[in-house]
Amino acid sequence: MTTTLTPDICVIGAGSGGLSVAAAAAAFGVDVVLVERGKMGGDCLNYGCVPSKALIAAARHAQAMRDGTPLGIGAVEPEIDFEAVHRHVHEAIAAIAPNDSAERFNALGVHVIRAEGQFRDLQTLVAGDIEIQARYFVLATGSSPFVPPIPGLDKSDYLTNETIFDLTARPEHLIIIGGGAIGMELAQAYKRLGSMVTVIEIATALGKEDPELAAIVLKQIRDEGVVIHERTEITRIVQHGLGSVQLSLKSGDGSETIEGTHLLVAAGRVPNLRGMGLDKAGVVHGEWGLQVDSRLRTSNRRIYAVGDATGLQQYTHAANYHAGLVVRSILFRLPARERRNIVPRVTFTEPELAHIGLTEAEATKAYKSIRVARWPYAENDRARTEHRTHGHIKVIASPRGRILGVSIVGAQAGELIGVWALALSKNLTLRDVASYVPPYPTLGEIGKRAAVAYFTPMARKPLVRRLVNLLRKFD
Ligand SMILES: Cc1cc2nc3c(=O)[nH]c(=O)nc-3n(C[C@H](O)[C@H](O)[C@H](O)COP(=O)(O)OP(=O)(O)OC[C@H]3O[C@@H](n4cnc5c(N)ncnc54)[C@H](O)[C@@H]3O)c2cc1C
Ligand SMILES: NC(=O)c1ccc[n+]([C@@H]2O[C@H](COP(=O)([O-])OP(=O)(O)OC[C@H]3O[C@@H](n4cnc5c(N)ncnc54)[C@H](O)[C@@H]3O)[C@@H](O)[C@H]2O)c1
Repeated sequence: MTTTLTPDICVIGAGSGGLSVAAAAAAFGVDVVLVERGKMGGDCLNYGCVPSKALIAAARHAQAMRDGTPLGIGAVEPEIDFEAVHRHVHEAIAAIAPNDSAERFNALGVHVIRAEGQFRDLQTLVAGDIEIQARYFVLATGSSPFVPPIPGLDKSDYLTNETIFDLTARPEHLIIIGGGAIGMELAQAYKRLGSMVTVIEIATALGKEDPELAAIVLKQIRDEGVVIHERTEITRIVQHGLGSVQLSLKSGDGSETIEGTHLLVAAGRVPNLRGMGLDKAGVVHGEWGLQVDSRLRTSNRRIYAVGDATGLQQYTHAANYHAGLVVRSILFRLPARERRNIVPRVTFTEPELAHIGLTEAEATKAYKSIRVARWPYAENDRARTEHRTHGHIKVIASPRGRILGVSIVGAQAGELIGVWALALSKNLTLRDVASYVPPYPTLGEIGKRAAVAYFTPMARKPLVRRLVNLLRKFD
């Protein structure tokens, strides 16, 4: 027998974006249904941020044992118990899982339905034997790994982010297709945990980042022993039984064949939109995302979209930000405008690479005149005390000090970008950053120093000097 529900809001997908919408709406007493076909918590908790950052933490610890010498601690080669590392990764997931569980959400007042959702018409979603006719729907269905059409790949035993964290034994030689965020984070982590790692990138590794800063990360990862082939096409893949895979490569340098034990596909993401009946719901979409307006409404004004499904910025904090905008729009009818320049991104390699706003290349295209200020970690006292002097901050600003973009490569870059995210979201200027007081000695001082460096040339201007000279006379 079919049951029909008529909530105010029906959210499809219980990942970062969907959970945020459901929790916020329920907190305001709104009737919410949440439909999830897989694991509660979505990609971030189960196959993304959480397992990758737990693995990276183990790998960082292993590397610290090899790298203690400059601090007076003898270097040792760590003994890596891969099964225990696997346990640590899954314990991290298990520790966070209760926050995202159906029990918790039911207790918050959200009606959780564990089934796949599919639109039947403009206002009805079917999930198992339940029909949902909501006033508003929110598509929060996330994304899946993009599997490139490489001959032989479909016949090989490849891993993706959905399966790699299940390995209980160390891969002997891991070959990674794609040198983006997933590829480079995991390449460094597996190398540090004792695997041989080769990355094959068809274009440029970390190609979305400022090349000046990306080069610093790539050099470090290469120095640690990861082999990275850039501008290289994979022409064929052949699986030779279990644990042996062969890739034929073609690049400007010619052709070669490489062999590994495991293959990871990390070649980008495709939004989960297929099979959802979006045409029946009047939602205009393509393979790479949905058409949404600035308040994240699709072409059906009763259906919103958040997170990876939009094909916009694919980060957990972006999904949470989208959720806030949608709740504001649906519950309070307040104007909401998605602003991409206030969403930071961080690649959690070592050194970390963090960015917000425009890169130098993007700013040069968009503005007539820009100025760039840099400050190196090597000039920071805390970095010196810890031998973490590798890297710098780069601030892109307008001639009047409007902040257009910031990139940081170095220790704790992901933490340091926070203050810039606040500055951009509140339209603060470099003058504001130059005048705040960071505690000493902290890595955070590099941000203020970069802002001060931006104004330093002004102190040398004859007009400014003449003014200072004039004011001295009034003492
Ligand atoms: C390896 C890796 C590392 C990452 N690291 C980071 C990081 O460090 N920081 C960061 O910010 N981001 C990171 N990300 C990205 C982050 O995981 C995603 O941006 C985030 O999970 C997107 O949230 P979402 O709610 O849009 O989708 P998801 O979290 O994927 O949730 C979507 C949910 O919808 C469900 N669903 C799909 N279709 C249907 C349907 N028809 N019916 C019912 N349910 C459905 C799915 O089962 C899923 O649970 C990482 C991603 C990966 C793969
Ligand atoms: N720290 C983080 O916040 C974090 C970490 C991991 C993932 N993510 C999110 O997940 C998304 C997906 O990550 P990703 O690394 O899969 O995607 P990506 O888009 O960052 O990188 C994919 C790379 O694969 C390359 N590629 C595509 N086809 C290829 C082929 N046939 N052969 C070789 N290389 C090929 C692309 O040129 C690109 O460099 C990221 O863009 C990001 O939004 C975020």
